[in-house]
Amino acid sequence: MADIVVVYHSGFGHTRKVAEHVAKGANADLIAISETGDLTEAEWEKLNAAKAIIFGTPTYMGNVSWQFKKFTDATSRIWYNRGWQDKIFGGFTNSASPVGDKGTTLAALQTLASQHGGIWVSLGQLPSNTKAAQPTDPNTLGGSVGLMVQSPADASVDEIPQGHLDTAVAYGQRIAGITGRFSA
Ligand SMILES: Cc1cc2nc3c(=O)[nH]c(=O)nc-3n(C[C@H](O)[C@H](O)[C@H](O)COP(=O)(O)O)c2cc1C
Repeated sequence: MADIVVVYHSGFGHTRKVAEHVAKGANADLIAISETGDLTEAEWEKLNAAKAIIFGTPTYMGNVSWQFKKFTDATSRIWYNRGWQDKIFGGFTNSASPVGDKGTTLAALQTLASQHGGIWVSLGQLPSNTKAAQPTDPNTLGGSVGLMVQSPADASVDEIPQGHLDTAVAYGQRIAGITGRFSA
């Protein structure tokens, strides 16, 4: 079983693609929150056993999807028993607009990790924000709290900018590296 688990919701597949890239970088297992906002008992056990948990959700109406919020509230039993205390956490969101209130979503993910007494891993990448920046460059959205990805409203799952997916892989690698240092 992997030390790191990416738990995410995706309504239409775009956030799933991002989750796959974060997981590739982190060598993590993936858990998809169902369309009813639920996990299986085995999936909960996998999260409980992980050294690091990475949260992922699309931004819907300026915040996490309702399925992700249902998952969030379902962690309250674990919160009460301090089951995730001192785990490492990260998070990402994907939405249609370059801004699109993704920052509010990332703040919600960071707050969830903090409620659990976790150690939050920031994005840790400089922005590509000069006139010469290209969609293939890393972190063109200039995130810092966590990973931000833009899937333009008319973009298929296969049209997410490559730079955003490369940024996702690098964030996964960063979380894996930090998890390794804490586990040594
Ligand atoms: C109900 C709903 C609300 C949305 N709200 C936002 C929003 O607040 N900001 C934004 O930039 N995009 C918004 N979008 C666009 C989605 O974030 C975007 O299509 C995203 O890629 C969907 O990810 P998914 O395919 O994993 O569900 C919204 C889409 C839906 C369906």
